[in-house]
Amino acid sequence: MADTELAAAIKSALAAVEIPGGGELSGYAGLSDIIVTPGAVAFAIAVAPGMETAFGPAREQAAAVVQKLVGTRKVMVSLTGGKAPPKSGPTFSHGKPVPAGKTAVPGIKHIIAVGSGKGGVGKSTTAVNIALALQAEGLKVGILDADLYGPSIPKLLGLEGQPAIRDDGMFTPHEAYGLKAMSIGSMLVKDQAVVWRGPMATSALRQLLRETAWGQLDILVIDLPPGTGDIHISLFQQAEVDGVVIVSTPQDLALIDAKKAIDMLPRFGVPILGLVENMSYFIAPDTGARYDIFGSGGAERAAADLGVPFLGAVPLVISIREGSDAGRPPVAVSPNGPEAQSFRAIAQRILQNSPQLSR
Ligand SMILES: Nc1ncnc2c1ncn2[C@@H]1O[C@H](COP(=O)(O)OP(=O)(O)OP(=O)(O)O)[C@@H](O)[C@H]1O
Repeated sequence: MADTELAAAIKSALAAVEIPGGGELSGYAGLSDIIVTPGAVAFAIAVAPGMETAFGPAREQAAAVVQKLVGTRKVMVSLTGGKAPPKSGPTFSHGKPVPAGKTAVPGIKHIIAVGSGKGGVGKSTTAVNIALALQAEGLKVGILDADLYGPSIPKLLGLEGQPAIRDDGMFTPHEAYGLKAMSIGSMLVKDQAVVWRGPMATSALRQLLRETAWGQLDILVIDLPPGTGDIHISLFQQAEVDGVVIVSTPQDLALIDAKKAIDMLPRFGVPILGLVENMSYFIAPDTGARYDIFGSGGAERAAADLGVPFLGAVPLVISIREGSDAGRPPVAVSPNGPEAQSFRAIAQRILQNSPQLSR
């Protein structure tokens, strides 16, 4: 079933869920869009302040009804309660409440997460090069690959082998181009990602974050999986994330997905640092001429519409793909080259907009 058909089927099924005060959920004005990703289905129910407890049973019933329709996809139903603090927090797809309370990760001053609405938009490439560009600004930086379903940081940084484990049980992170790096890929046996759902995924994230000897870092960049899922909820609930960078390609569809990824952040009190448009335009390798192959300015307009900062555009250049595939990211191997410049400008804009990240 196509995602749009599935979303429509879910909406119809929600007609069976009664809500407090009479009526049913599918016709309720506070029901958000239904977000369908390859691995998850998420929606929110906005309720008047103080009504969260009354809506609890409706939320549970909605989650159960939807779970029957969507098989193994994770179902996330959130109640958003106006300005009053929600009394019942988000739950993981397996139904357990997310433990409350964010705690600092020892040695790490700031965390920036990099996400995207959908896969394949260049999120990991952007995360690695932004991390290197932040380092070029004089900061101590690490990178954590939390993209369970497509861990690509090892390839992008040319990492080999498993991280060492110290006597006290802490991982010793890899080091590449001055970055401390850990990847959830190191903890997966090939093709095993599919069984790493729900609690296993979130406990792997917790371990990688808190049981790695990062040393002293100014900024840890976390490469999130595409879309929205348990890893996102787990991270946003357990750690103080300074902000999220969303990567999108200029095509409308990717931007719609990016908007959905952005929409989830306020629910977790996580700020959005801004939008990056990747594969924005094509630079011909022979003439250097620029072609706006998807039309130009889509992400910048989307950022303006959403009221979030536009952080910059990265061209579609063969050398970015070749360098990335060979474990030679442009910002590390030719920091003054034209490919690196776009990532460095983005990092500089992030620091200008959020000067606390440099402290
Ligand atoms: N600006 C660019 N120019 C050329 N190729 C690019 C660019 N950005 C990314 N790529 C290439 O596109 C492919 C996907 O990039 P990447 O793995 O970073 O995407 P992703 O969004 O993290 O994907 P996934 O969802 O699979 O993790 C890679 O082969 C990468 O080298």
